[in-house]
Formats: sequence, structure tokens, C-alpha cells
Amino acid sequence: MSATQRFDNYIGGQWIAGADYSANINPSDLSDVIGEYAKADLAQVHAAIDAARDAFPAWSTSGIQARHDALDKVGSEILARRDELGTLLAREEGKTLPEAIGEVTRAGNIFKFFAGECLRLSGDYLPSVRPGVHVEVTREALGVVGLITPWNFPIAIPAWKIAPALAYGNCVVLKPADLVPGCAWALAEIISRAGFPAGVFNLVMGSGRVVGDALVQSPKIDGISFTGSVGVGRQIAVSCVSRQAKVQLEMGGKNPQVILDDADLKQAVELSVQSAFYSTGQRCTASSRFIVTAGIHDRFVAAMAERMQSIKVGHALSAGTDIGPVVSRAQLEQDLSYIDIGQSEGARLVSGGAVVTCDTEGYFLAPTLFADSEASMRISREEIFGPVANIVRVADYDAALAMANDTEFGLSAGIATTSLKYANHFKRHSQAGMVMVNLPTAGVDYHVPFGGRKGSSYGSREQGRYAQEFYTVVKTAYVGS
Ligand SMILES: NC(=O)C1=CN([C@@H]2O[C@H](COP(=O)(O)OP(=O)(O)OC[C@H]3O[C@@H](n4cnc5c(N)ncnc54)[C@H](OP(=O)(O)O)[C@@H]3O)[C@@H](O)[C@H]2O)C=CC1
Ligand SMILES: O=C(O)CCC(=O)C(=O)O
Repeated sequence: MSATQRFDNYIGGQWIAGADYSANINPSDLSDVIGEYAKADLAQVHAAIDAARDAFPAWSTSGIQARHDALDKVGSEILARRDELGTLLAREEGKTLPEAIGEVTRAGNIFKFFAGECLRLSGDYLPSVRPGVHVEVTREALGVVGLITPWNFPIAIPAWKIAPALAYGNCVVLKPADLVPGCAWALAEIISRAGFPAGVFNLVMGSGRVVGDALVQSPKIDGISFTGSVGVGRQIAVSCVSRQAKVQLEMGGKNPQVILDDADLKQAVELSVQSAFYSTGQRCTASSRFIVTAGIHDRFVAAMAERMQSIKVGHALSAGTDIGPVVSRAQLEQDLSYIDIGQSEGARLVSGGAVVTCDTEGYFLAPTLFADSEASMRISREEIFGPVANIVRVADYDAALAMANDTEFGLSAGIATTSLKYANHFKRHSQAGMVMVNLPTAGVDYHVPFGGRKGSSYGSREQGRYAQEFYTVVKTAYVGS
């Protein structure tokens, strides 16, 4: 691939040159330009929405075998090209190559799963309370959906929005994050050859303020599915609700990882390192606050400090790298500012705290851990979205549960314990959408519901068969004789 290769938008079955282009830069090596990616202008966004509207009547009533076959084909090609696509993902986002190949595999499996879902859509057939009448409850496609995706999962998040949308008969306009258009473009290119009619799937790249906002404001869009920050998500919700468009938001987290006295220390340390630092901490499911009971606290702090010495930060494509770079200069500055905040709030730096120099120029940050933190500190309450975590000491399980739930977020929550009693109590009383027992808070399956409570999510769940709640509307038909 030439460094200056240009990648266009995909609108109405055609590759359309952008109104402008921007460079996609490798955060592990700022001299590596992956390509120039199109930026759509407003006319192109509206052309994509119109193409999707025109395609909707035929696609929404198309045969389920054709939909199955096209989605299955996309899944097969993604899986067959997982090493190549994983390399592209690692290059543009900074996940390590094994993590990136894992994400690509997840995307391929998602398309395969939703290919199967085309064949499993069911409804209800019931007797009416009126004699001689019966009732049919069926699901129909929502319409044209705008999908707005973040930079931290450049292929899996587009996949888990696109695949159910198409499976249930919707037409799609995808706007990926401007920072990582490469995987979205590669996915669009695969979809363009899989047998979907023109206009069923459209890709418009560019900034959220221009392209994303045009999708959100368009009266021709029936629903928006968004993953990203709380601030942008809430603005989108207000716009969509005011014009009665459906909206689904997946946003931030401040996910607690509780470590109880009876936990297996080695296991607790491993899952905590995974939760907080893998994928450079850039997961909405990452844990950045460890809530540790008094009897294990000092041993946990010491074991974490020792374990963190062996975490290797480096180029995402280098063998042996555990943690790749932070995605961008802006995100690195945000992470560093939270490290300053933690120190000025009086937390004790146990490990990390500074940028790391590597052979290439990139945004490398040492995984950073604070101890002696208080639950009221900003580092304990605000989403950092980088490899920065802190430890708060509590007296016992009851205090740990109360602190875990004392947050405006509710995405994922973990507990490390050998006690069935506490594990069961935590599963029942955690105010998070996803609870992990003796597992990292991050790292979810593709065939079960994904989403949170409180400030983390809004609208129905993503993934698994629960995805149909967003991408379909229910019709109740009464049939007399
Ligand atoms: N929950 C999660 O999975 C994620 C959470 N975050 C959190 O958000 C913070 C900021 O990250 P960032 O990428 O800027 O998140 P944003 O919420 O800004 O971006 C997410 C997506 O929304 C788009 N967007 C931005 N503004 C608008 C708008 N006004 N209307 C419609 N779409 C819009 C973005 O476009 P573009 O970026 O191309 O301009 C991107 O495609 C992170 O530090 C982290 O805390 C970030 C990523 C994922
Ligand atoms: O932890 C995961 O597997 C998913 C995380 C995620 O969806 C996100 O960070 O946006």
C-alpha cells in the first residue's frame, strides 16, 4: 500500500471522492502515514442518506436467505484476512497485534452470528380475546439507521452495529471515528462485494461535528446507534428524542474491580492488569479503580507494583509488546493531566506516571497505578480512558459494594473472591449492566447482550439477539375470519 493512497466514501454503491482528505497516522510511529481518507461534505452525507432511503423498500422485504448469504460472506472474508486486517488495526489504533487480530476475529464472528439471526427472527401468534380473531406480533425493520462509532474498537464496534442492522432489513449510513477510518473502509470494501444491493450500506467518513451531526439532524434517519463519550452521546439523545427518532447510546464507564481478602492473589493481580492496562486502558469496560479490602490490601499493592515492572510498552506491531501506544496526542494529554490530578489530590504513585521513549516516535505512556486514593478524588470518579488506575482501601465487602456502586456510571463491574456468598451477592446487587466474577471487567462475548446502566448507556442493549430491540419495530396485526 502506498503511503499516499487515497480512500473514498462509499455512497449508493459507488466509490465517491471526498470533498477533502485527511491523513491516517500510526500512533506507534508518527512517520507512518497509513493513507489519506476522504472527508464527506454535507451534500455527500445527504446523498448517502437518500441512497439508503431509496434502497430501503426492497431491502426491508428481501428474502432472508439472500441476507444470510451476504452477511456470511462478509464474515468469512474478515476471518480469512484476520492477520492483514489485524495489522491495519494495530497500525491505525495502536492495539498490539494479538489484540488487534482478536478484535478482527470478533468482527468476523459477529457477521457470522447475525447471518444466522436472519433465519431465526420469530414472532408471536396468539388467540384474540375476541372469538374468531387471532393476533400476529411481528418485527419489521426500523428503517435507515445512522451508525456513529468511536476510535477504540475500529472494526468490532462498526461490525456489531452494521451486522444486526442489515440482518433485520435496515439500510445503513456508517460514520466511523475520524482517527481510525482504515478498518471501517476495509469493512466497507468487503461489504461492497458481498452481494448487498446499492444503497443498502453507505460509508461517509469525516468529523463528528460535520458528518455525525448531519446524520443526527436528518429527518430521513429513523435511528442513531452511537458509541463514544458521554457529552456527545447526551447531545445526540436530545436531538433524536426531539424529533422522535430511535436512539441507542453506549458511553463511558468508571468500572470498579473489587478485590476481597479471600481472593486468589495471583489471579486478582492478573485480571486487574488485564482490566486496567491491556488495550492501553482504552476500553469503556476497562477498570480504573480497584476497591480492595483491608486484609489483602498491602499484599495486592506490592504484587501489582512488582507485576507492572514486567509490562512492556512499545510499538503495536513489535513482538513482545504488552501495551501499545495511546491513540492520539489529545488522549495522551488527557491521560497525563489525570496523572497530575492524582498527584495533586494526594494519591501515592506506585508505578508508571510518565511517557516512555521507544525506537519510534509515538504516544507511549507507562501503565500508571496510584495507591492511597480516596473515593472522592477525581481519579476515582472520572473516566480517564487510558492506562491509569488507582487503589482505594475499604474495611470489608459491604463497604466495597457501596463504593463500587457509588458512581454515575454502570457499565461493567468485577469482583475477585473465592466466596460463593460474596460472588452471588455482588452479581445481584452491583448496579452495572455487566458483572464479572474472577474475570477482568473488559473483554466481552459477541453473542450476548452488551450495555450498561445509569450514565453508561441509553436505549436497548447491543449484541446477541437483544440487538433486534433497536433495529426492529413491532407490529401487532389482528386477523378476523
Ligand atoms: N464508550 C466508549 O467506548 C468510548 C468512550 N470514549 C470517551 O470519549 C472521550 C473522547 O473520545 P472521542 O473520540 O473524542 O469521543 P466522541 O464522543 O467525540 O466520538 C465518538 C464518535 O462520535 C463522533 N462525534 C463527535 N462529535 C459528534 C457530534 N457532535 N455529532 C455526532 N457525532 C459526533 C466522533 O467523530 P470524530 O471523532 O470523527 O470527530 C466519533 O465518530 C475519550 O477520552 C473517552 O473518555 C471514547 C471512545 C469510545
Ligand atoms: O471490553 C470489550 O470487549 C468491549 C469494550 C468496548 O466495547 C468499548 O470499549 O467500547
